[in-house]
Amino acid sequence: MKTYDLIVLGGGAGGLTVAAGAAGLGANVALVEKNAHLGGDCLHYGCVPSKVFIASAKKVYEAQKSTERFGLTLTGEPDIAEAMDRVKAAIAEIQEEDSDERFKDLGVDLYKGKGRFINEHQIQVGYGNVIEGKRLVVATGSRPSVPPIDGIKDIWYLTNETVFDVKETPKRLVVVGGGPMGLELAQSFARFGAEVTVLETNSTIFGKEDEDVIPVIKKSLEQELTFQFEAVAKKVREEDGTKVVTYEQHGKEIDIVADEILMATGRKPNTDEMCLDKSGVNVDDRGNIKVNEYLQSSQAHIFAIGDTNGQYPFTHAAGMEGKLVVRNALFGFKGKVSYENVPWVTYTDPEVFHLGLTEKEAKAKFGMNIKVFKVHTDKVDRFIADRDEVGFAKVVTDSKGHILGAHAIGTNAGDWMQEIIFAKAQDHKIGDISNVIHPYPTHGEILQQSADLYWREKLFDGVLPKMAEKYIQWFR
Ligand SMILES: Cc1cc2nc3c(=O)[nH]c(=O)nc-3n(C[C@H](O)[C@H](O)[C@H](O)COP(=O)(O)OP(=O)(O)OC[C@H]3O[C@@H](n4cnc5c(N)ncnc54)[C@H](O)[C@@H]3O)c2cc1C
Ligand SMILES: NC(=O)c1ccc[n+]([C@@H]2O[C@H](COP(=O)([O-])OP(=O)(O)OC[C@H]3O[C@@H](n4cnc5c(N)ncnc54)[C@H](O)[C@@H]3O)[C@@H](O)[C@H]2O)c1
Repeated sequence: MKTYDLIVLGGGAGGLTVAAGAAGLGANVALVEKNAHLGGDCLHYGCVPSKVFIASAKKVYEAQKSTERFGLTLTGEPDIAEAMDRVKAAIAEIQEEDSDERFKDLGVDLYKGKGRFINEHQIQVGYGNVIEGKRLVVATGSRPSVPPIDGIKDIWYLTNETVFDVKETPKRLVVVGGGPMGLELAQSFARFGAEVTVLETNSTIFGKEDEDVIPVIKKSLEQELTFQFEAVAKKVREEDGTKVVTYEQHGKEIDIVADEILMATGRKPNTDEMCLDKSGVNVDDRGNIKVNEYLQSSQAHIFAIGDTNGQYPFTHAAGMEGKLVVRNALFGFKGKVSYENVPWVTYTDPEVFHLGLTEKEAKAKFGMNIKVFKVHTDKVDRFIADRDEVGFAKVVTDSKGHILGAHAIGTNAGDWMQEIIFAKAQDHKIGDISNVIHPYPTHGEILQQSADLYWREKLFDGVLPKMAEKYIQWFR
């Protein structure tokens, strides 16, 4: 039996980071992946395909909008099959970075097949090889969680694993679930010409966002999508070649007819098909592997990262956890995980950016002793030039200007808010951004203006202006 310093289960965002990092440091590493290709959900069924589809849909939408604006005529229908071909091409291109050869060249032993625990140190791959690891990392990701809706097993429906194979735009699409996946895809389908209804159990979308963000994004998406809030999908059936979804809303059962249904109702961790019980690793009631601050499971030599531990279900969080686990597993360091500076972006149009505490959370934690600096895009020249005047950036700080959170909505907000992530992670105060020279005119100036508000407040309130006035009088 081959033995390894480290066995990594799952070759996705988290697992690949660990395998590459550990092999690069000279460890003897095995990587077990059940799929034919490395890359995981993010590359094959998640971030990459969704962002390529979003980009195509945005081009279609902008073409339509600009013809309206400039009095031109656009003919023809957008071809969703073309967009999906582009999705496949982008996956193939990015796949090269995650190729088997690259990992073999790094010295990683690759095993293709489903990994299962035989005991706390040994893994069987498929029904073949058994390998042993001194330490192990579970990075097996998650899969769609479809609620027990009546009739769902008897009909064909889309999930993130099949949606990028559609060849025609469904005329009527029902999206069950108004989370990031549901909304990003719903808007893109609408831009390809589908009539889209989103059913959402909660009373709002973007419930985790800052309270100022929610009405703006809601209003924006309502221009392209129909929402049914406090609506729970209960039953589905096929009727005369169409699909009917019955949802319950305010005590009533309502039918909606669709040509396709997209289930976007969240995820469940891939922890139930690897005989975890034989490893002694504990999971919570949702199947997430329970980890401590060092990302160790109930078995100290078995670590869990990415979607399997249920903390922050994002590619960049899996990557961050992967880097930490390389150090903790290989060198026995006790590096603690921190999610304080993990941002996320929802790639609707406009995009929504989130970092740290919302204003409400900051008030709950620090009382009224916080400050808010908010600048709307219609006050920043580059946004005006681009006619992107719906949106804002908002920075929440403590009384001394330390950044507690930052939130934004606007076209490409995920890009023009990057500077604040750096500033917060490096413990800079908001005022420091004011001293950075931002080329004119750029979208990033919105953060400089937010920082300028901080200085304006400092200069015009408090003791500083009085001292300055005295100094100027003396200097005269
Ligand atoms: C539609 C959609 C869009 C998304 N967009 C974004 C986005 O824009 N930005 C973002 O940050 N996040 C996004 N995410 C989330 C992101 O995809 C996940 O958080 C990320 O992939 C988690 O990484 P991971 O390493 O935990 O799992 P994965 O990347 O899924 O990797 C897990 C790997 O383990 C393998 N595996 C499973 N079981 C076994 C087993 N028993 N043995 C061996 N191998 C196994 C799987 O085949 C897979 O390759 C999106 C998700 C979806 C569904
Ligand atoms: N931009 C990004 O980073 C991005 C984009 C897409 C997905 N993701 C990740 O992918 C994962 C999946 O996203 P998601 O949007 O599916 O999950 P989610 O859990 O965020 O949202 C699911 C939504 O479905 C609703 N829902 C559940 N059952 C329902 C029912 N029967 N009827 C009506 N509504 C119902 C829930 O209330 C919830 O709002 C998440 O972990 C997310 O972080 C990230």
